[in-house]
Amino acid sequence: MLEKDIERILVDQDEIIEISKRLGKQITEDYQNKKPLIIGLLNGCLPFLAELIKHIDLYCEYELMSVQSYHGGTKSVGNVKITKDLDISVENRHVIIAEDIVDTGRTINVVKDLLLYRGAASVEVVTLLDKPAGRVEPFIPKYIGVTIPKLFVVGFGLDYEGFYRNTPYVGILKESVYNKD
Ligand SMILES: O=P(O)(O)OC[C@H]1O[C@H](OP(=O)(O)OP(=O)(O)O)[C@H](O)[C@@H]1O
Ligand SMILES: Nc1nc2[nH]cnc2c(=O)[nH]1
Repeated sequence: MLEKDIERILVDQDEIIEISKRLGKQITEDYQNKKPLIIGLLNGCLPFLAELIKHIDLYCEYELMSVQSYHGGTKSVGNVKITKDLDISVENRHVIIAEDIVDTGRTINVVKDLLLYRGAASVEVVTLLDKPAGRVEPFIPKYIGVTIPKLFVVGFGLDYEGFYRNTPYVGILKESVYNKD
């Protein structure tokens, strides 16, 4: 049903699983003898976080934070607000922030700075999608699933007006979807 609104699939379900395996293996190797704390940024991170952690073979924990950037429809336009904070301390923890997408870089910069300020021993970022052409602030995630062009994408956690987060792939919407009331 939802697929009728999709113009093109950019990353399909099998690719997402392969990406998650690769990133999970890399994280497992890089964090040997550490017990990283993975922090997922709601709401978009959930499908990716759920897939990724299956492939991390370490004593690790995960926690969730909710961060909202203000959007003008399909554009990220500004401020970042923490709408659900962590319940635990990050002091001396090796933190990995899990994101569905890094676009302007605003969200990730705010969260990374906050966690370092709170005393995290290290903070790295794993993102399913990286959109470097969207940056308004410099940021290079350590673990990147796929680099995508400057397009508004939906699916696998990413929404348009709250919908499409539940598709098992990442795609681009048909123009007609934006023209609906
Ligand atoms: O690099 P940026 O331009 O800051 O954009 C990236 C952020 O935008 C989206 O979150 P959003 O604020 O839309 O919240 P959501 O996860 O609930 O969809 C996405 O999940 C990232 O967290
Ligand atoms: N759904 C969605 N949210 C975003 N937030 C920042 N970039 C994007 C994007 O391309 N799609």
